[in-house]
Amino acid sequence: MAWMLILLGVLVLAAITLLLLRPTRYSRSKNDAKRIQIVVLGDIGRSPRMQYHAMSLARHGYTVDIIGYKESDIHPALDSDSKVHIVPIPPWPRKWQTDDRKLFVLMAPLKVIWQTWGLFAAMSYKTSPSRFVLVQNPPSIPTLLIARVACILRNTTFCIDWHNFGHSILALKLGPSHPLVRISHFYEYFVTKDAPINFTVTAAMARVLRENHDRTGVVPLYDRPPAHFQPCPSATARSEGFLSLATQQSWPVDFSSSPLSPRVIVSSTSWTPDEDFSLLLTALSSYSAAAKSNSLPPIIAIITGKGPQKEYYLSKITEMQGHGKLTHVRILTAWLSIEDYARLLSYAHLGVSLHTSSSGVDLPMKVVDMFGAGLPVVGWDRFEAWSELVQEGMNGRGFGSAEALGDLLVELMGDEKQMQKLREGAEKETQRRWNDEWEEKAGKIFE
Ligand SMILES: Nc1nc2c(ncn2[C@@H]2O[C@H](COP(=O)(O)OP(=O)(O)O[C@H]3O[C@H](CO)[C@@H](O)[C@H](O)[C@@H]3O)[C@@H](O)[C@H]2O)c(=O)[nH]1
Repeated sequence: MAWMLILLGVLVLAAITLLLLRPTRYSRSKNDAKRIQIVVLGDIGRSPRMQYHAMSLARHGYTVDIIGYKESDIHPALDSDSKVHIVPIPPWPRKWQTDDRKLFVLMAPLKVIWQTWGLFAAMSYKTSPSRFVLVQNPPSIPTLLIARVACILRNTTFCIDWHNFGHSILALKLGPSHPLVRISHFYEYFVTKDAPINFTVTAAMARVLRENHDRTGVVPLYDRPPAHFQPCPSATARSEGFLSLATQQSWPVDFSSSPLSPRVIVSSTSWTPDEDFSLLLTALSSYSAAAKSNSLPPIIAIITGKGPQKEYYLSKITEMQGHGKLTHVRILTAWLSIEDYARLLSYAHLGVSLHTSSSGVDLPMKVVDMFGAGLPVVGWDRFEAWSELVQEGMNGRGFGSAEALGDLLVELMGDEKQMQKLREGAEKETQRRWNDEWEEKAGKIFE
């Protein structure tokens, strides 16, 4: 009898706690009507597409809460917009990060609990109720589940911005038939199955969701460059602009070994394992050898971005330099402000994309940035969606190996006419901007 009373007491206490902790709910009252949460379980400053969504939604009259990690600088237009609020998730404390495998096993579940609570608290308690939540996927775990639960509790419409598939990224690490990949595949589609609004970055991705997963409410919303990416009007302005940026950044850009003026190539990356930079390094080393004997211009290759594999590739570059493999090439790395990143793309001669696409149906956003700046590209083209972005020989060229990339560099750096044609093609891409695409595809949904 006594134990039944205790159990009843515990249940009543739990019910009261849950009731008291229940987050406020959205109702279509005047005040709640035009509010949205944008959620990314990553660095907001390095999530350009989610920032562009926020800008467009604010312009559309929404009050926007952006929930994510605040590590890099946010786009200045968002920082100064009173309708946009950054709601930071507390990062996993640096002092608890460890390389020790045993400690890691112990800390990993704690980290998931930390992340889960941080995200849930931001979505459910630190923000006012909103009509919509727009969640970036991937990362899928635990983001999608937490967002789904928060949406149920707060009466919010669950919308997903599909950049890629989380399970396909996991498969790169573990292999496609690994049980965890299968679980993640099931989880990703199960948790999102009722989402009434799904944006995708390609038509091919939309087709996968519709045909393989019976989704309705799927809208391909292409990445398009926002207005701060602009082409530079002339070759002289490009070369002067680059020299001034190089001076500002203290980049060593003089080449005493060659009488020809260098060509600038740019690649941007998050330094993740799906981009194999050894392809570019091998290609640059064969270019260096070819440039010596064929009097081709030297190359300054600037790789921008932050991410986990940067140190690994930096040591590879130093090693190659030590072996004299890069005499006609200089490789520099940088993390630039948003304005300087856009400037660099507008001054360069050629952009390089090494994005391999884990799902085959996502696209490299860096190519969109490059086109916004009127910069032609060469890119890894062995995946289905590539042709949704780049027209072969019109605004870019594709390759499928380090040798092919090396040959392409030799061909293009020695062919002004072809480079001019590709630049004209890339400049055409500057005409349709993010806001045009967003207004047409998303504007009517977020009325
Ligand atoms: N400010 C600044 N931003 C930089 C810099 N370097 C790179 N970036 C940012 O980092 C991005 C490149 O990062 P990636 O992670 O390599 O992106 P991605 O492969 O081009 O595309 C991602 O987004 C797509 C959809 O939007 C996805 O489809 C794709 O899978 C991937 O997640 C650039 O587009 C740019 O916004 C820099 O120096 N400064």
